[in-house]
Amino acid sequence: MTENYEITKKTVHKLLPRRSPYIHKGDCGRALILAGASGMAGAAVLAVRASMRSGAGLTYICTPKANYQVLQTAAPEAICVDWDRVADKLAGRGNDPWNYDVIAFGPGMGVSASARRMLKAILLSYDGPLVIDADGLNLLAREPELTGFAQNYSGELILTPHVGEAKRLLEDVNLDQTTSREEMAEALVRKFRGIAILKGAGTLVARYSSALKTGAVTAWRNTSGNPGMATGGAGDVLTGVIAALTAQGLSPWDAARAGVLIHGAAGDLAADDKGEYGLIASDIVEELPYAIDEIINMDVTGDEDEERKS
Ligand SMILES: NC(=O)C1=CN([C@@H]2O[C@H](COP(=O)(O)OP(=O)(O)OC[C@H]3O[C@@H](n4cnc5c(N)ncnc54)[C@H](OP(=O)(O)O)[C@@H]3O)[C@@H](O)[C@H]2O)[C@@H](O)CC1
Ligand SMILES: Nc1ncnc2c1ncn2[C@@H]1O[C@H](COP(=O)(O)OP(=O)(O)O)[C@@H](O)[C@H]1O
Repeated sequence: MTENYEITKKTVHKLLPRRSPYIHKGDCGRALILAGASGMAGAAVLAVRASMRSGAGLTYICTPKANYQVLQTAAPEAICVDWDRVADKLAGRGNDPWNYDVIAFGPGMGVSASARRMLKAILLSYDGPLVIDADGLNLLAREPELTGFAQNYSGELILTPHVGEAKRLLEDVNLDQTTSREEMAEALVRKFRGIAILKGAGTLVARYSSALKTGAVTAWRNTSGNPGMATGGAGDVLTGVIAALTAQGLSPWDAARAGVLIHGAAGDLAADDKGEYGLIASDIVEELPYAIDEIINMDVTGDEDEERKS
């Protein structure tokens, strides 16, 4: 049975940490994003810029060398790392001094043999919070071996499918036209045993209610966002937001709920400015700082606690 709650700005106001005056970039976390196969450098740019605009202290991007020039022009604050270095780090070799607080895999990665090898190495060797989006989800859907590794992942898994990706991930589960989004989110949690973010209008964030990962599933419905966000790359932005919040010390569950609300709130600010037709994913990135600022500084004195929906 699924319990339902709503994610509001007030929920997120309570979750976001306030910064100490003495904080430094190392305290704000290191997010590693793997994104952007050939022709998809844009997906990497969007995820990386979203991570930086959501407060990650350092954002690293692992992407083909052919993308470096684009990345270092569009996101000069990000650090490009090559896969060999990351692989050595995961294997406990090499001289990479950075400890990544979170890894996000997938935007524009493609489903090539090398993308598959990378995801396999991460699932088998990393044990921190792992966000899997886009082509990472497509790889899980088409490779039973990777699904098995994901089901047994030793860290916390955050999957971020839209309905199309969710259907691919749940091909072995009986879905039909009457299957609700709640049922789909619940099926994802039961299959992968992690956090499932089922995107779309009223994004659902779901996980098992108890740490034992049995019994009831809890689902929280996002209250922000608008149809203007139905535009290519908007999901890549969400991946960067969630990675940044996790890197900054929110638990994956809190980062998932806060991330979808902030992402939608930034989309709402972008729609206020540009309308829903001409809104593009980069506009959402640009509004992230304002959305976060508004939520941190909102006045919640005297508000009733209205999170529980049913
Ligand atoms: N600038 C860049 O580099 C960008 C790179 N990007 C990257 O490209 C990669 C592949 O992205 P993609 O859009 O080709 O694949 P995907 O989203 O699976 O759609 C395929 C089919 O799935 C369906 N479908 C989609 N959404 C659905 C929904 N909500 N609900 C239900 N069904 C839905 C729909 O099928 P239809 O309904 O049309 O039959 C659609 O035709 C990915 O890695 C991404 O990160 C993009 O982010 C753009 C910017
Ligand atoms: N009608 C809508 N209302 C609210 N949010 C939406 C709507 N359509 C799309 N979104 C949001 O925009 C994002 C789209 O992500 P996704 O489908 O993965 O796009 P892409 O793969 O192009 O990056 C998701 O976060 C989704 O929740």
